[in-house]
Amino acid sequence: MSRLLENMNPQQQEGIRTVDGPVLLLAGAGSGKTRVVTHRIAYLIEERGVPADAILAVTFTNKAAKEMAERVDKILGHTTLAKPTLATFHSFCVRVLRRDIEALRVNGVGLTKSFAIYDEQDQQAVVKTALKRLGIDDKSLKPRVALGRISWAKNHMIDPQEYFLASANPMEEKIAHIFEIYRKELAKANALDFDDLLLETVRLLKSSSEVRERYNRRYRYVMIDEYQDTNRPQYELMKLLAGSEKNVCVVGDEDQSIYSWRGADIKNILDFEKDFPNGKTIRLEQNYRSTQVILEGASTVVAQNTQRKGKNLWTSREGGSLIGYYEAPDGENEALFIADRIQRYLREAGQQEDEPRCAVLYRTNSQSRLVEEALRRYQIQYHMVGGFSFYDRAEVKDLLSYLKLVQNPHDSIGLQRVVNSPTRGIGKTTMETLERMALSAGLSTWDAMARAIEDRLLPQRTLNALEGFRRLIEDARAMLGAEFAEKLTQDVGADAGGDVSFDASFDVSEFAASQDEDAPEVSEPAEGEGENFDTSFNFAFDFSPSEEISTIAAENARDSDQLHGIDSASFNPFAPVVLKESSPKNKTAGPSTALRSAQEDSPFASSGRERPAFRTPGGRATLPELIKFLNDRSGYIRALEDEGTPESFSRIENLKELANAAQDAEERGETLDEFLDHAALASDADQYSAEAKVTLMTLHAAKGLEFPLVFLAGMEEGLFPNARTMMDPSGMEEERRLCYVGMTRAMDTLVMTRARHRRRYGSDMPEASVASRFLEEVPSRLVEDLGSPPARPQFSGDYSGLYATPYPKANRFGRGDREEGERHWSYEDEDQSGGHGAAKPAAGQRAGGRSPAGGSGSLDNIASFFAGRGQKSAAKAGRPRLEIAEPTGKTGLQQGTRVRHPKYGEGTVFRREGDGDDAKITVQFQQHGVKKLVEKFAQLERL
Ligand SMILES: Nc1ncnc2c1ncn2[C@@H]1O[C@H](COP(=O)(O)OP(=O)(O)OP(=O)(O)O)[C@@H](O)[C@H]1O
Repeated sequence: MSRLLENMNPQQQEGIRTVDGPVLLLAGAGSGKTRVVTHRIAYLIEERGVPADAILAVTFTNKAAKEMAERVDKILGHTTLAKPTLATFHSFCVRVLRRDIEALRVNGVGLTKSFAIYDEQDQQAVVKTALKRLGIDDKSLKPRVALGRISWAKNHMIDPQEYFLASANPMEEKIAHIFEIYRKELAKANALDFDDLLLETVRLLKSSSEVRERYNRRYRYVMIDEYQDTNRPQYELMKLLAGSEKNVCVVGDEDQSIYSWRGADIKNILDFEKDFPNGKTIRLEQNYRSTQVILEGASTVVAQNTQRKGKNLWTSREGGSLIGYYEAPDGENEALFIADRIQRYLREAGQQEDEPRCAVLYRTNSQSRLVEEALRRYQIQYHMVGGFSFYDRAEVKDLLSYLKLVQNPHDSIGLQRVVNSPTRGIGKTTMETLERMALSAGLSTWDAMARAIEDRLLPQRTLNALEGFRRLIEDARAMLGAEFAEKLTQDVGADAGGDVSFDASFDVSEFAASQDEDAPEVSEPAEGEGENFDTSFNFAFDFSPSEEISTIAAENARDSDQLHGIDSASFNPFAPVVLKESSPKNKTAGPSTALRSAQEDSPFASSGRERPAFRTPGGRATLPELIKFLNDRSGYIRALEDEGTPESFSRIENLKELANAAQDAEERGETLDEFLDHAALASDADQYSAEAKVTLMTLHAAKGLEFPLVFLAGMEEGLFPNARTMMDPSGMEEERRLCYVGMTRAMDTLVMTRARHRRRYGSDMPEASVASRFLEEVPSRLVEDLGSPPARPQFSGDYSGLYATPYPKANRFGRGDREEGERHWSYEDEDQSGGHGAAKPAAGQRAGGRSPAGGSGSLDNIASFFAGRGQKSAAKAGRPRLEIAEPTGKTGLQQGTRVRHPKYGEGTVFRREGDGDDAKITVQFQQHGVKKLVEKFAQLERL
């Protein structure tokens, strides 16, 4: 038997060995599909002699692709030189299009290989332009909504015209118009959005048999992971890539299909047998990850769905600890409970010298805030996946926009973003004029700008500013081309009237004079320096072109290093550095200590030694050099330095980090295109780090991962399942699958939590919540209470209408009308028959499915079970209440304390009544007068 089949169960072996013809690997959660896919690739290479580069495996995230590549490499013992292609759909499509998109050009019209990739922000900017052009108020139609519809249409392969024909109301018609403008604008900008990457690849492979056949010849074995989450274009792509040999293996689990909102169609997996009548379906049903308790809990939940093929997942990990449940009075307490448990877990794992790993999973990103705060209070380090990514930061996006313009100057959105960032006197009016010109002449903004300059259509000051910007981009473009030397010589010739020995530095003074008032100041020569002290080229010598360039480059580099206080010894332009004095000081005080030391420290300055990292004279610039050039010549870093705030310094650090990323890319031999593609395709899920002990992420991001301990937080109706899906049965099924994905991430311990009251968007005060129906669907015998505090009695009193409903009228199932105090069952109640105290099983026994009064749910569920236990049993059994540190920042606000309320603003505490959870405080707000608040919920910040 092949070594690759060892330690595999018979189904896994079959999955690995069955390599010819279409195969569906229907793999339940934790059943080893990643293991099978990696071994299958190795099997093809080692046992079947298939060249590695004839294999294509498409995964869901870049991270998964990378990990798979590493695993395959490890299995094969790093013996193959050629590698299989392991990519996401999007990155694969980008590669295809960068190579072959021009095959779609007709009569010189169509996109070129240097197309830009538009992210969501860019897309929104285009939609806003379209709204403006159509005179639609962006309040009556939100750009995000329009974009959502456009994306929906694209994912269903509907074009603007079809959309228009199918539109049923004026709003849809408007969207069709927006869609058409959007499409044209992207075409003019030589840009594609994420959906286009797939669509254009499909179009390319369909329309060019030459290209398609080339890919079919190249990839003889194709594997598609997470097949349940493929959308229509991805499905078509799979079919096109499968070619006539159809050696295609799709891997997936219909119970983990969670991306319908991105157009994923669960039918793709459900209909596999119809699509490929000769295909073979192999089921992987042994789960190696979770304990029996967890697996059974999760399977019972997902069994409520109708849209599924059904699997009998089993595990040999019998028993296991019960699924924990904690019902917190509010979101803050829930978060503190989680932090408390994590602290305990980390401590215990430390004692046993285990490598602890746990995750807190939630439905939406915003839920992370409370958990983060709690973890900080407990001083527990955590890693958060999602949220604000590095590539979303304004300064990083700005610099990327500069780079995108270097790649493709027709990228109008990128141009608009940075044309006046930093301020260079190109105002809104100028841009509007250019936009109008571009629109009427059918030009990109870049071309409109060129025409305005050529025909001198704008005031001189503006033209100078535009010319400066254009030259910046052109010089940067030239740096990447072999014609760099040529361009410099030309420029020098042009600027200096053909006399290269003349100081032909880029004329900053003229440029500066042309600025609007808000334009940045340009550094004057530092006293005693005697030379231009700007970041422009400085040609003061008569050199042969190659020497000239290296000297220019070196001079330029040195000057700018000095200017930015960067120690250039190693000439890694963005290696971690300590920022020295800022430029304003340099300007007035002559060469500062920082400058002098930079000069003295620099081996280049002292020894005249060539800077090793700068390109061979006249050669192509490296990526970090390009970034450095743009940072300097654009004045971006200087503007941030001049700002001189901690925030601006942290932005500079981010720009350096981007240059570090560019350095890494350079070392991997990546081009500018590849570097930008990488930045564009980075996704939330890629941020996951297997080394982190505590990870916070959404349920969506957790797909494919596993952790010994998992918390599912916020198990409440409206939150999870999400309110948007309440009226939509298929949406509800998807939420349930998401719950299944979350539960099956747990290996040993699963804890589900909810808050009885939660603050919701748009309301000042926490609102009562209803337990998630998914809690009800977990058999109660599999659940144990982890010390949920009893529900608080209803309080009375006028708290200025701070609660819409002070305490819930509806019971926790959301279907009754009892007061909170009445709706709990006790153990005694459980043994009674009839009424709302219907018989309830003791923990560990299965009940016969009785319904609580006024409720439609089964009693055999967590929520009803703990509804009964919460108050009495905890008190009776003397269960210790969880010791959770009180949130310090929000207690003990005494008379006279200055506070800030998120809505009412600043004020002074006037009176405090009561203590603990029930403390009420009266605050005199500067703007809103006297308010009486429940301290615990008031979110008051001490000033
Ligand atoms: N034959 C096996 N013997 C022992 N352990 C196995 C075997 N197959 C898989 N495993 C282990 O089971 C766990 C789950 O495997 P894997 O991550 O490949 O599952 P998966 O099907 O991709 O899961 P999911 O779809 O839920 O993300 C891993 O820890 C893996 O090492």
